[in-house]
Amino acid sequence: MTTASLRLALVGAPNTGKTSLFNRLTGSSQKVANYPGVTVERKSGGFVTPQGRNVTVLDLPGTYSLRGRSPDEEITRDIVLGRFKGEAVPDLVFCVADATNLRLTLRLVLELKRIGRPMILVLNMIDIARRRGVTIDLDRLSQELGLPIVTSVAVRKGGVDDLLKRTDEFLARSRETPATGQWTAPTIADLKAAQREADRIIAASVTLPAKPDTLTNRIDAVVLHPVAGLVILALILFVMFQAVFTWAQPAMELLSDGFSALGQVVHDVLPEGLLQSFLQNGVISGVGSVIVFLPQIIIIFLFILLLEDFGYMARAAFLMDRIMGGAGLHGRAFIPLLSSFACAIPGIMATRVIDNRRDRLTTILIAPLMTCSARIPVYTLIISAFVPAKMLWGWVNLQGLVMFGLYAAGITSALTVSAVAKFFLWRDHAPAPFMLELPDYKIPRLRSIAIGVFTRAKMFLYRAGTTILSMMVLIWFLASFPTAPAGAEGPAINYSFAAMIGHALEPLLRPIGFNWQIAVALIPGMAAREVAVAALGTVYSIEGGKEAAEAIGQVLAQKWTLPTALSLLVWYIFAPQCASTLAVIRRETGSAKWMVVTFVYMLALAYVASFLTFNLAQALGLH
Ligand SMILES: Nc1nc2c(ncn2[C@@H]2O[C@H](COP(=O)(O)OP(=O)(O)OP(=O)(O)O)[C@@H](O)[C@H]2O)c(=O)[nH]1
Ligand SMILES: [Mg+2]
Repeated sequence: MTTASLRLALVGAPNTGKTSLFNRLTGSSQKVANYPGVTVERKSGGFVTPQGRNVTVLDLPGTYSLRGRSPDEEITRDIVLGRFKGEAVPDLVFCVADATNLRLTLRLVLELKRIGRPMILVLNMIDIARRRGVTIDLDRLSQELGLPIVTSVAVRKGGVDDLLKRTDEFLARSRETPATGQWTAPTIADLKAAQREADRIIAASVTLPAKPDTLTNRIDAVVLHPVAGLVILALILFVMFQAVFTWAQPAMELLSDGFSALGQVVHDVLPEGLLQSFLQNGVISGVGSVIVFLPQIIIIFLFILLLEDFGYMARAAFLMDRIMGGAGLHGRAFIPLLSSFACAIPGIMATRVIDNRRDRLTTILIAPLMTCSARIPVYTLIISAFVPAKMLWGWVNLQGLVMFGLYAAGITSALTVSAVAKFFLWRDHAPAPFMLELPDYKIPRLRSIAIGVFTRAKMFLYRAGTTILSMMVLIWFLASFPTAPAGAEGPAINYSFAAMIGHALEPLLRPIGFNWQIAVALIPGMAAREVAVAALGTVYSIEGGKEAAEAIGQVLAQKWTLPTALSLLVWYIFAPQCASTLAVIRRETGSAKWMVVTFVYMLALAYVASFLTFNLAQALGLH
């Protein structure tokens, strides 16, 4: 047994199960989904083999070749070649292949062999291959390639035991570390030759079933239909937002009542004073007002994760390609934009799969316009306060419909901005043709969905407990000090720092219908959008004094006019209210310029759109 950790790299074509294998080996829960291009950065973890060897394992972005066409593929190439800064060349490579689709991986195997690192070919998803009746002559394949081969089922408990055993045997046998061969980027002719060789090897060692599996084709005939397909996509999204409102309601009410009760207990138990106000108005009402949205977050992610694991998302990308192409977007922009529904940060990172820099930049610029989950609390709060919970035609939840509209507005404006950017910045540039492998449909795995939902819920609660809590402490402080002078009239908050800041900003925001309380909520809202909800909760509950035990929604319904509420909704579609997103844009584009461009254009859009909304609503006599 050696003490130095063995360095193992997981390499393979996209969507072959590398991350599933990584999670199985190390017990991590990195994101897994049934479409190519999920992993876009290097992740490391560790495990110990049955014989007690320490292994450091790297999960890498999938790639079809070592040419390194896009930023994610470059990472994989550099790690394998030992060129990645601060990362030693791997001692062992697991080349992970999808056993039902060996063609593309075998070509990569041939490329990898030229580098000369010790390598094991892992035939993953052997469960599906067996079920379909694909037979692989492992001895023959191993002989042809000159490599040890092990089968695995990365998503099943015990599915990698054999792999672990064989790894130990392999390591016991191979002592010397072979020198890394010289590597030159393969030409197209090299790749073609490698593909011919791969096809020859497959013909010699793989037997396909007499009756191929046609389920995927049968579903695709409907789902990819140019008209029916789009209708189905719209329907899925529509049902999702209906569910967000109708299913989440009971759980949200329960949570909301729970936090009110808790606040009341604190109020009754503690003597009146600073501590009581801090706990009740700062901590419980602030953080509680955000946590209430947990059920909605869970439902949205449940839908997204189910669709991802089923294999539908790549189809949605395919369907949207025409529409996106019209707006000057590359087809590969779809998945990054879709990830931005969760949060723009992973979305912007996922643009690494786009090889052309201009296409990638356009996608990064518009990703923050997609409705991220941090907007859900803000939208829901305002919708619940101002849109009646009515059913239209007996079956459409009006609040869900408005939410759907807000998402649609985000998407439409993203497409418009992209079209405008293309027109002004790079008119001469046509996006490259879009190629995306459509994965076979898979029954979603309950375990991985559960882990996915749990991870998201944990992240949401973690944010509530850290960023949001600390912002709430700050806001409570600003709203409570300085205290009102003796004999002062009106609520004490009017004399606080918060009121001073709010009043200073008010003239700027009055034209778009915002009062000083909203101004106070917007600035800390830069730390995380949900903070705005919590901040409004705290500001109004401090202002309201003892009797402000009412839910924040009811308070808003009394204090704001409808034009103000609409204007704030519109503001949140566009405003660059997230400092972390701006930081990631800077990191991924490598310059502050694009960060500033994003901030300025979003702010301008937000202001103009809110101004128009507010004034139009007033002109229409809404109140
Ligand atoms: N049935 C079955 N499904 C698997 C197996 N391994 C992975 N999957 C599924 O295959 C899909 C892709 O898995 P990932 O682990 O995300 O693949 P990846 O190679 O990391 O993909 P990229 O990061 O995009 O390159 C997921 O839906 C997994 O649940 C397996 O052995 N059997
Ligand atoms: Mg992966």
